Amino acid sequence: MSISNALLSKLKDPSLVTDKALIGGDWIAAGDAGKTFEVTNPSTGDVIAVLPDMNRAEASRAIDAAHVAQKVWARKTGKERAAVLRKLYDLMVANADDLATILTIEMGKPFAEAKGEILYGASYVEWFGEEAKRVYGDTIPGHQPDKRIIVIRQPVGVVAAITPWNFPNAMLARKFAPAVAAGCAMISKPAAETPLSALSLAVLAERAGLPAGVFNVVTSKDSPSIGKEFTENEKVRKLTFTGSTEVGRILMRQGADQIMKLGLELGGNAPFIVFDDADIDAAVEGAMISKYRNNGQTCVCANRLYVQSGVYDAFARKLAEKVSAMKVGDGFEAGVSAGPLIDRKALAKVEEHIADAVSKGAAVALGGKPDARGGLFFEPTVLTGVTRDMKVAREETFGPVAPLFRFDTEDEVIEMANNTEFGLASYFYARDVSKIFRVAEALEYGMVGINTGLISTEVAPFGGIKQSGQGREGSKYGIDDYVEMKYLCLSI
Ligand SMILES: NC(=O)C1=CN([C@@H]2O[C@H](COP(=O)(O)OP(=O)(O)OC[C@H]3O[C@@H](n4cnc5c(N)ncnc54)[C@H](OP(=O)(O)O)[C@@H]3O)[C@@H](O)[C@H]2O)C=CC1
Ligand SMILES: O=C(O)CCCC(=O)O
Repeated sequence: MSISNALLSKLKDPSLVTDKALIGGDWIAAGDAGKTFEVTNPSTGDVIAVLPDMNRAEASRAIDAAHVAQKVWARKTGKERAAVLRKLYDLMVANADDLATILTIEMGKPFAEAKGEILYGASYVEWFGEEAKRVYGDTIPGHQPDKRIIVIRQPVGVVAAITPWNFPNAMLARKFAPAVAAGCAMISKPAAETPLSALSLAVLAERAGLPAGVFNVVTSKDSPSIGKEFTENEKVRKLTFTGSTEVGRILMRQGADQIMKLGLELGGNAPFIVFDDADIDAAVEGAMISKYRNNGQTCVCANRLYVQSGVYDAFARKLAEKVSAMKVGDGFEAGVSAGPLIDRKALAKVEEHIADAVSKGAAVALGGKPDARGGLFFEPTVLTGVTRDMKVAREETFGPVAPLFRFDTEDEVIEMANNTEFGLASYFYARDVSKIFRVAEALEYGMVGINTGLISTEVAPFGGIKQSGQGREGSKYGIDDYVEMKYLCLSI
């Protein structure tokens, strides 16, 4: 068994799931050393697949394949590249149920949410397919009478991608799509917890007509070795990574010797602020989405909820009421809104943050402990009376815990919200227009949701400042990360 029947039997098209890695158009069943690793369903602990555990030499071969393929791919017109991406988009939409099934079984999120992720990932493929035709240059008036200056934008070349387990389709799709649209080739290493979604994307890309070697997927449990090859191999011109700030820092150091171009989407510690003049019901709705999406395991999830004194008690009561209606369970069960956490370490971190807050005076308004069904399930939690000396104020919990801080003034809450090394997403609810502009401009974050808890879309630039990373994904700016600017100075 290398793909379980439990998974195969759920798929309309079982050939979408594979236990082979992809290098240079070859589907590879076994790594050089013959080593393998298991992928498990976090809801049940059952093994769902066994995959080749590849090493550094295999990553190097994938880079060689991408290097050869990229030269040819870059010579295609934007329109030709766009056609392949459009086909892939159509295939992703047509197979969304199967892709979502694969995602739910390896990652745990509820099926409806997984399907939302597939369509979200597909939207980047559609968007950047369209952008492939618009990688415009520029002309600049010459600085001397005989000079003509032209700016062209060319693909950076071979791009390496390392992606996390929390959005195993969308995080890869939004790196793959702009890279391929720009004329780059990609080698990717998905998280060992969730490699099947990446491989399914590769299956569909092949069906869409993407030439061999333009997209390669290396499966491995030894991410440090693969990361070293990705950052030290001189054929790799850019590394794009989504994951923790800690690993982002390691990759940045490793890439320093060859001045590697880096796209980094790292950790967040998102503040979610509710002012006295906010529409409280709307703020509760926004908090539900922002906090409990993907069971709190999203880098843009609200991590600290600041509520002004005048509405604190009402907000806490209404939020706890809504949260108490959430259904925890296996992502395939009807009506489930929170799946399991990804692993024991994640569950331990959630428990640690709650214990720390309670030991320093916070109260558990709801939840606060592992769910009765056991395993990796945890009760959606609301904490009140949270203060800045608690771990939840500084560290990303990455779990279903809403810690409610009380504040009195605008200046005070801005200071608390910005008092972190992170700067990815932030949210606030208010009605006063002047305050809306003041607060939006004062928040030191790459993204600000105003009277909304959901900011993610392919049409907007996703990314952070400070130690939350660099570069932007999505939007008209997203392609910039995958092209180099070259200026031609012509004497006539
Ligand atoms: N910004 C975001 O979207 C995410 C943030 N996080 C944050 O990070 C915390 C830890 O989660 P975790 O999954 O461990 O995140 P990591 O940063 O460890 O993992 C993200 C990706 O990096 C890979 N990786 C890990 N170590 C290295 C390395 N030395 N060199 C190259 N690649 C590496 C992982 O592979 P493998 O898993 O195979 O080791 C995975 O593909 C979370 O609790 C959360 O706070 C986590 C995930 C996403
Ligand atoms: O990096 C993450 O945690 C995923 C972000 C999902 C999104 O685009 O909203």
